[in-house]
Amino acid sequence: MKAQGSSADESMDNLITSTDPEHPANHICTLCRNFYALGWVTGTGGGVSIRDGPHIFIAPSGVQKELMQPANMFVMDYATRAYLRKPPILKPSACTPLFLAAFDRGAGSCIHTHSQWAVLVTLLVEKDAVSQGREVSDACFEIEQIEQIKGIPKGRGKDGMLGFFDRLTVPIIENTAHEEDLTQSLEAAMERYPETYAVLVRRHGLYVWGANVQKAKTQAESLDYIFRLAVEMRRLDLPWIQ
Ligand SMILES: CSC[C@@H](O)[C@@H](O)C(=O)COP(=O)(O)O
Ligand SMILES: [Zn+2]
Repeated sequence: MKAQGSSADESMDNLITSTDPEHPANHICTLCRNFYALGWVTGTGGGVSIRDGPHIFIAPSGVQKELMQPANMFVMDYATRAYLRKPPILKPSACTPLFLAAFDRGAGSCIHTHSQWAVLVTLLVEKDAVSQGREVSDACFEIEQIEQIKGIPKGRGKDGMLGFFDRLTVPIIENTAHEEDLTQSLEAAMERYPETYAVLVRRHGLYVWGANVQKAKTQAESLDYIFRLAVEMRRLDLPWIQ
C-alpha cells in the first residue's frame, strides 16, 4: 500500500515517525503483517488499535491491513476524541468505536480478528443452542482443562491468570450489518461479563483487548489456539466441558 499522509497533515507526521519498532505506528503495521499470515486480517477485515498515553493509533478502513505503512495511521486524542492526524483520502477503521469501548475499560490495545477458528466456534455454539432449544443470543463459548487457558487473565480487576481447572467463558454477541453497530452489544457484553477480556461476534470474529499490546496479542494467540483446538475436539466428538 502506498504511504499517504504527507501534505495536509505534515505538521502531525511527528506523531507517526519513529525508528522504534515498538512505536504504535510501526507496531500496528508489523502486527497486521503477522496477523495476515495467521488468517486473522485477510481481505481487509480485522485490525488492531493501540493506546499510547493520550493518543490512540487507528488503522484506515477497507485497506489491505498487511500492506499498511506508518504514514497511513490515524491518531486520535483520547480525551477529546478529535483526530490529531488524518491521512488524506482514507477513513478511520469502522472498528474505532469498538476499540474505544475497550480503551474506556482500561485497555492499552484491542485486536479484532476474522479468524476462521473464532467464526467456527460461534457456529458450533449456535448449533448447540438451537439443538437444545436455548436462546442463541444468550450463548457463550466455554471450555476447561486445557493448558492454554493459563494464557488468559483471571479477569479485569483481578491479578494472575486462569488456572488449568478454571472454566474459560467467552461471551458471543450477534453480528450486525455494519461494524460500528456492534458497539452497543459489545459494551453490554463487557458489562454483563465484567471479567472478560474478549468477546466473540457470531459468524464474524473476535475482539480481544489487554492492558498493553503484548497482553492483547498473547491473549489473541491463546484464544485462537483454544478455538482451533475446540473445533478439532468437536470433530473428534470430544467434550469442551469435563
Ligand atoms: C471484509 S470487510 C470487514 C469489515 O466490514 C469489518 O468487519 C472489519 O473487521 C474491518 O473494518 P475496517 O473498517 O476495514 O477496519
Ligand atoms: Zn470485522
